[in-house]
Amino acid sequence: MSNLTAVRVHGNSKDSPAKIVFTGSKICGSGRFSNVYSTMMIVPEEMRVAIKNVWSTTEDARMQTEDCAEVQILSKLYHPAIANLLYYFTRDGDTESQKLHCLVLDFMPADMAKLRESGVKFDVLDAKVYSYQLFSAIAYLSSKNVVHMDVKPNNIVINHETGLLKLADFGNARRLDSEERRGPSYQVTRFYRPPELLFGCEHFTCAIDVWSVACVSFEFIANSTLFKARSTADQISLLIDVFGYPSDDDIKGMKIRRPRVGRKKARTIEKFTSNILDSVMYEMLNKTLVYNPTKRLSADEVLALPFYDAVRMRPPLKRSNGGSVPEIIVTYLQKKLAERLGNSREAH
Ligand SMILES: Nc1ncnc2c1ncn2[C@@H]1O[C@H](COP(=O)(O)OP(=O)(O)OP(=O)(O)O)[C@@H](O)[C@H]1O
Repeated sequence: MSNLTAVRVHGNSKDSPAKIVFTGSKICGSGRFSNVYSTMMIVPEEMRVAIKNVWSTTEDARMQTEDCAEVQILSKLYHPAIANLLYYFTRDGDTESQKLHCLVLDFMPADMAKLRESGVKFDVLDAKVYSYQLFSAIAYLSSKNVVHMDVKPNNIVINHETGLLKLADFGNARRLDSEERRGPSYQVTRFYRPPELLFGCEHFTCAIDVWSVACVSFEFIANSTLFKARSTADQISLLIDVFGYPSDDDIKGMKIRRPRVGRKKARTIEKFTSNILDSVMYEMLNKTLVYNPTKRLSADEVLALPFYDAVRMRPPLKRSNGGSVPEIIVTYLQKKLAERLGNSREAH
């Protein structure tokens, strides 16, 4: 049993650090600078949580946990489709100078990559339910001017029994102070990296997450990776093969120099994927997988597409495991509707 002192996030800002007690812990994932454990928190509240232990590097050995970029970003966010930060605390690491920054997060039993590796195949309804939650997570992020920058199957945690999903790993996330911001263009794991970043754009917007979520949505539907190339150059060739050479308008919208690659006629996403999907799915992909970020649908607009009609059905449809489409989605829709009605009332 571990007995520590932690800061509660989203509580009263004057809350002083409180006693936090966990019992039993099992590693459930790891990254370059972290280990993630599943554990039972018993004080101050009883719930299963994930603890992400991020070890400090020599350069940031003196940094306080509250100043870590991931803690800074997550403490201002709260959404049902996000692995929310609940508490944080600091622990000693293996060496005297090393510290562990510990993030207590909402827990989910598996990530999408592990589910796929274990042989789980998502049916069309589940694919829509998961894709919907991902788009609602990034719609929320964009309303907060935050871009996740690394949407990929390992960073999507799921409870496949309930059909609930949460976007995790905000280690690369950024706040866009003005509408756009300079940054290195090699961010976002290659298969899910949008064209503007592949072509070297340094002024990106929240539209980059839309591209990544569209790629992951295809993966939920088709159970295979959409754009899978071995290098950045191959990834670019693949996109040119599917979408053709970008037009002058696209180049302007992506804020890039004219790419020095061979010109090709677009093969179309339908031909590239051997026409395996139905028309509403292609409509979603064709409106999100667009070179020009200013012409890509926003996450909020994607949520209104007919592709998600099945997710909006009342009473909620039954999933193949006998459970219903999660109520949380319906709640989110009602909230959105109330917001829209509120806005239109203000406008009149
Ligand atoms: N909230 C959570 N609930 C359950 N499992 C989680 C949770 N957060 C992370 N994991 C698991 O831990 C793994 C690593 O977590 P995360 O991606 O946050 O670490 P990271 O150090 O930032 O990784 P990377 O070096 O790949 O960026 C995830 O792939 C996932 O399997």
